[in-house]
Amino acid sequence: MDKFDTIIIGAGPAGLAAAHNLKGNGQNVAIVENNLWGGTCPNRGCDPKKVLLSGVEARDRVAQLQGKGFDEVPYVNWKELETFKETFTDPVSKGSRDGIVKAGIKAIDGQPKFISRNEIVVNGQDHYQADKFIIATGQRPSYLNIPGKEHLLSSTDFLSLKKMPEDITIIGAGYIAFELATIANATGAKVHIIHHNDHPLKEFNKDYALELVDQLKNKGVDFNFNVDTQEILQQADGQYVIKAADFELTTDLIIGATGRIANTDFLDLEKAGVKYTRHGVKVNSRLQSTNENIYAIGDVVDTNQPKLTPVGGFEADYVSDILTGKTDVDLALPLIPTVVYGSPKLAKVGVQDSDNVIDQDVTSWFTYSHTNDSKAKIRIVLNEKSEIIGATLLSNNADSLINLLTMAIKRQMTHEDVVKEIMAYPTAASDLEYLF
Ligand SMILES: Cc1cc2nc3c(=O)[nH]c(=O)nc-3n(C[C@H](O)[C@H](O)[C@H](O)COP(=O)(O)OP(=O)(O)OC[C@H]3O[C@@H](n4cnc5c(N)ncnc54)[C@H](O)[C@@H]3O)c2cc1C
Ligand SMILES: NC(=O)c1ccc[n+]([C@@H]2O[C@H](COP(=O)([O-])OP(=O)(O)OC[C@H]3O[C@@H](n4cnc5c(N)ncnc54)[C@H](O)[C@@H]3O)[C@@H](O)[C@H]2O)c1
Repeated sequence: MDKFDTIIIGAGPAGLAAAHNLKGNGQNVAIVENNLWGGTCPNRGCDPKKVLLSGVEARDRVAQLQGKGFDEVPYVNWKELETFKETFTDPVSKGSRDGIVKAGIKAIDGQPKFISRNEIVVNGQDHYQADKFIIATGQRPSYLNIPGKEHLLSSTDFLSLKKMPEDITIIGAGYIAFELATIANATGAKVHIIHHNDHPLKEFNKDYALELVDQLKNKGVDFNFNVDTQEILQQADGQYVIKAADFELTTDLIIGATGRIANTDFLDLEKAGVKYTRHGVKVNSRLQSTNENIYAIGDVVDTNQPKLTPVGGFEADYVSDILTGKTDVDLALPLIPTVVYGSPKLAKVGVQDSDNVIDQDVTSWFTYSHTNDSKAKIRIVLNEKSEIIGATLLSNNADSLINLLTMAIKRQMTHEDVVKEIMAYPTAASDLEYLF
């Protein structure tokens, strides 16, 4: 039987980062993966979505300038865009696994199960022991438990659609719903969103979330709030009927985007003394599970932190430092900016409310008017010392500006500090000094 210092289960961004870190610090490391190496983000998450969105952004940019130098709104060729996307996704799994092998880390393919507190068996036959384990198995889509749930497709299915249907419905109104709706809408589909309450993107400022709803409505997306889906039926012609109280909708394809569930099952964690819920592995402030030799990182951890790629990477670095004796303090995550990659984009970071808030519609400012953007809004939250402590942004460049504001918050910058900086002009960053 092979024995290792550390075995990592799950080769997504979090697991791979931990494996490379630990190996780089002289450990004897193995990593087990039961599906595509590289995990959700580069295979069926952030990266393929961003490639598809690049087509949307290009199209929208031209659409905004119709009659201002451009005559026609370009048609997005879904098949070609998908093929372009595959040039990014296809090499990921082999490339990630090859990188592991090249680094001298043992790559194990298959389904691991714990058989004791320090031993796993993979595919029911190969036994491996380790002093420490790191669980990094991520999450998968969770589906509504309703009659007809077998007709629901996931974000993974959407990102690989061979053909964009004429009419598509997304159930849910979180990150995934808005991003996929933006892509489908720009590629010519009639898009419906069905949401069980009237608060989409609930972690965001409600006015800003509803402004994004209005922007998508203006582009033709149909929002149905306070509709609690009860049943899905398939008709003889192949179309689906979505049913709720006093509600019925016929559509070509349905995506379930009502959240994700942790991949804690299939591992026989009970045999290792690791407690978990449907939200993930229970951990202490050092990401240690109820078995002190087993840690958990990334999306599979049961915490309230946003489940995002850079968070998993940060946790991988932290646990690697713990396991190599470089730190023994509790995990302290820095500020975490998040972005909904819509058109426009919605971003937030830090504290969302105080007595001192600047909230401006900046659509008419040069930065946004020279590209004829449909809406741009900035909301900056300040503390009693006028230091920036949070922000919400809605604009086409919200993703870049939110990172700059994250640095400003970290440096406890005030308006006066911002004015003292020279930023490249004219940009969203150089606008900041005029905001206060
Ligand atoms: C559509 C979509 C878009 C997203 N967009 C963004 C974005 O723009 N920005 C962002 O920061 N985040 C985004 N995310 C979230 C991001 O993908 C995750 O936060 C990130 O991938 C988490 O990394 P991880 O390593 O914890 O888990 P994962 O990437 O999920 O990797 C876990 C790995 O473990 C493997 N595994 C699971 N069970 C087992 C098992 N029993 N045995 C062995 N291996 C197993 C899986 O196959 C997988 O390879 C998006 C997610 C989705 C679904
Ligand atoms: N840009 C990004 O960073 C990005 C993009 C996509 C996904 N992600 C990650 O993936 C996670 C999962 O995304 P998600 O959109 O599936 O989850 P989410 O938690 O963001 O949204 C789920 C939505 O489904 C709704 N919902 C729940 N039950 C419902 C029902 N019965 N009917 C209708 N709606 C219902 C919820 O109210 C919520 O709005 C995110 O939380 C995030 O961590 C991040």
